[in-house]
Amino acid sequence: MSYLNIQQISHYYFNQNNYTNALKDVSLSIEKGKFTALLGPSGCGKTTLLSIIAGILKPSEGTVLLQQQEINKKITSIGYMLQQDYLFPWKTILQNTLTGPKIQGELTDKSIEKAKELLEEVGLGSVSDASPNSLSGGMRQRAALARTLMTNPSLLLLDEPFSALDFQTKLKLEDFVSALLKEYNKTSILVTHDIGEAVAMSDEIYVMKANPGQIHQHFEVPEEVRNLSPFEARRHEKYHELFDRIWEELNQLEAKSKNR
Ligand SMILES: Nc1ncnc2c1ncn2[C@@H]1O[C@H](COP(=O)(O)OP(=O)(O)OP(=O)(O)O)[C@@H](O)[C@H]1O
Repeated sequence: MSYLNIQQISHYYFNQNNYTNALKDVSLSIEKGKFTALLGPSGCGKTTLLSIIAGILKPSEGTVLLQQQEINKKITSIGYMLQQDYLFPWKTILQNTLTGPKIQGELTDKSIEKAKELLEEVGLGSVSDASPNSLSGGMRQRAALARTLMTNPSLLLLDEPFSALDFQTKLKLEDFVSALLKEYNKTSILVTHDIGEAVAMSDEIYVMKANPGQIHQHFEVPEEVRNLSPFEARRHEKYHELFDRIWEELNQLEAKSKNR
């Protein structure tokens, strides 16, 4: 059995007399330490699937097993990195990083030491007493990552964490996050619309299609690309080959949905 098993997930939203089949028979397995991207057009159910994996939303059908245990709201070993950093503006960067231990009543000298170490690691050691409002978007996202890693999550869910950043900051942060998650051997799922980001950062990619949301295709990223940093990967010939194949798939999906 894999580290994360998503088994036959279907989900329906009911609104008054309407219903939407947001996901239909979605099954996939993810191995420990892998970086997996979910890529697809708007409305294909990426966020719904991520919410189900997080245990925030109960699926209409199917199960999600993390380390062979069914996911539920009480599982605290899932970390998030979102488009918005949700840092508390009235707290310092160090205090923000300590949010998890504080909520869990575990604010000790040891946890403070660990938070300081993590802030050093994400390059924010010198601004640990600063307010989030005085930092750039990229720095704020690094602080959000330190806060997430502080809880030592078994699984990291990344919901378009780079999409609000300017292009240069986004490329730098992709490299940074990728190296850090490899170092910590984290299992991560990235939701994105960006083919380049998915190919450059991931070990494998699931392309989804909409109406209803389903897994359309699975791609393994070639080893030559996986062994490079995301920035370097973008220069590799095999990166461009895979980018073009996925681009074609998404265009065909779009054409089919328009002809319906
Ligand atoms: N709370 C809700 N109530 C009713 N329908 C919903 C709800 N949330 C999502 N949907 C519908 O379910 C489908 C999947 O939505 P979802 O947000 O999961 O897709 P997505 O791939 O994440 O889209 P995007 O890339 O635009 O964020 C869409 O048709 C959407 O309109």
